[in-house]
Amino acid sequence: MTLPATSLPTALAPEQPLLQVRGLTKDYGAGRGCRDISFTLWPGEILGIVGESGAGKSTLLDCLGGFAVPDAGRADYASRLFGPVEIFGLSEARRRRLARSEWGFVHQDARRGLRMSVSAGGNVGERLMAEGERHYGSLRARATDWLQRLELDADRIDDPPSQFSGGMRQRLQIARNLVTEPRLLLMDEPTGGLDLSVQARLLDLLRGLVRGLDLSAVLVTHDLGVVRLLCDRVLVMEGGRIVEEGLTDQVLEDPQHPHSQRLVASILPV
Ligand SMILES: Nc1ncnc2c1ncn2[C@@H]1O[C@H](COP(=O)(O)OP(=O)(O)OP(=O)(O)O)[C@@H](O)[C@H]1O
Repeated sequence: MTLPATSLPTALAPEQPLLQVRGLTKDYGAGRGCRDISFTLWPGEILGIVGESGAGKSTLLDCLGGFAVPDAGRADYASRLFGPVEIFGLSEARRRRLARSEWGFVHQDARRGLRMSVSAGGNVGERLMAEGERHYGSLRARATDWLQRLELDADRIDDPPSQFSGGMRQRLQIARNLVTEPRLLLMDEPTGGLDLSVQARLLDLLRGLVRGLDLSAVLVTHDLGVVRLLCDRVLVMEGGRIVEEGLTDQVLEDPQHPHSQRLVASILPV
């Protein structure tokens, strides 16, 4: 049953978690996947997940995004539409509804998050249409607005993303995700594979947008520079488990676990 709009809770109190993950495990055998992951995400917070290749970062994010089914654990989410829900136990219909309205998922490879043969405007407008918007003028105006917010030329609104550069595709994927003003954004290496100058501009844009929209995000990356720029808190993973967690400055300045120390020493200049 869908709650009537008037009874929908709109904002969360800052002390009320947006997402609480407990004991999340995805076992691919031979020690691969992720194990016993627990963390809390607070409203307005950007949480970074870092670790070397194979640490289990994407597995964790894929479970939260509905791309992989966990073997154990739960994730309690404070939904705007449905109130408190446990996301792994949701019906497919409710999960889809949340995925296109309250959640966003930004893939490293923008082609996974876009429809490559549909126009840029169509890619952005699609989520609005799925939410019931039918007015062509309004769809086009909102798509134009979001293209511009992501510094994409509004004149390219009718071009398909197959004609865009990598950086433009990534910005389009972000526009598509943000147009419904989601509450929770999951991002897997959003700047991976882009030129350094393109990365820097995209990170600046992302920082402004995430803060401006007051959404919460879980961001997977192996790049501690990205974490330093964007994340309030960070979890360090090794071998599928969390080995350290703390405020970003704390973990980057004074890492406690040997794995975090190696990671920081290998990436950041002293
Ligand atoms: N679908 C799958 N089937 C089998 N094993 C998998 C699958 N997906 C991931 N794994 C394994 O689980 C482990 C964690 O992989 P995952 O992709 O989550 O790591 P990661 O930290 O995101 O690494 P990277 O930074 O390289 O993407 C790896 O050993 C990987 O080979």
